[in-house]
Amino acid sequence: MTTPTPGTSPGLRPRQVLQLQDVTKIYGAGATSVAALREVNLTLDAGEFVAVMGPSGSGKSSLLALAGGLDTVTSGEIYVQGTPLSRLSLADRAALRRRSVGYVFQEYNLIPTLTAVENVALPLELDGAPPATARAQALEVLAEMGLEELAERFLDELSGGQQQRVAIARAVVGSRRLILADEPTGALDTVTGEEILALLRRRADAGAAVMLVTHEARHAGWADRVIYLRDGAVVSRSGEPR
Ligand SMILES: Nc1ncnc2c1ncn2[C@@H]1O[C@H](COP(=O)(O)OP(=O)(O)OP(=O)(O)O)[C@@H](O)[C@H]1O
Repeated sequence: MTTPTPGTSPGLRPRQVLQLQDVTKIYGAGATSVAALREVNLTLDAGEFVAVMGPSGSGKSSLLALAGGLDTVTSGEIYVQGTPLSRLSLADRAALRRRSVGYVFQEYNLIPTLTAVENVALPLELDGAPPATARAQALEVLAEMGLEELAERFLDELSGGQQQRVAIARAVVGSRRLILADEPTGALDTVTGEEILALLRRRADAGAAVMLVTHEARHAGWADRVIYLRDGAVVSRSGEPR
């Protein structure tokens, strides 16, 4: 048995990308406070695709926001690739997010004044990659998404489904190991929605850890495991143990 490196997850397995340890999130204080998550424990390995389901208000979006370092826990700890998020400065947390975490939101959050390839290359450039390298990597992932031909188009020249694929390309570009998707199929039609899920599945098969929030059982069918939340607690898990 090896001794864990100080500051890393105590039970870190080599393939472990995400670990939530007794995570509680309380919004507000006093009589109006809301417990969005209650002592949630969860691990996600490289190559795994987990779906998170549960009624409205059960804490799904909070779980994703915390896992992606967009918000901080009230108690407990979150480890991304062994790094405890609570011990990082704001700047280090932002850097870890850029390098390791791809986040697909319900709104695409793309920049309309940039082309598809510029949107996808942007996070790499923000992280200091030379523009030519960032562009080459962006083109590579756009090709993987079947969007090669549309790389030089501006966002408003693309359909909703194409824009969402660009958003996913931006989320997975570079060497990000954790992909977090919050209802990524939103208002897309069924066929386009299935394409998005197939893309996420392929990223998991290629070694990323993928966590998908969805209301649709059909979408959860693409996942290796399903976690159900109710009132901020994990009430059931399927597909375990691994
Ligand atoms: N910023 C916030 N301030 C206060 N309460 C919040 C905040 N964000 C979420 N909540 C509350 O936390 C609980 C969990 O919300 P969350 O958005 O995580 O649920 P959800 O399962 O994603 O819901 P939905 O499916 O409707 O998106 C809810 O009671 C919600 O009202």
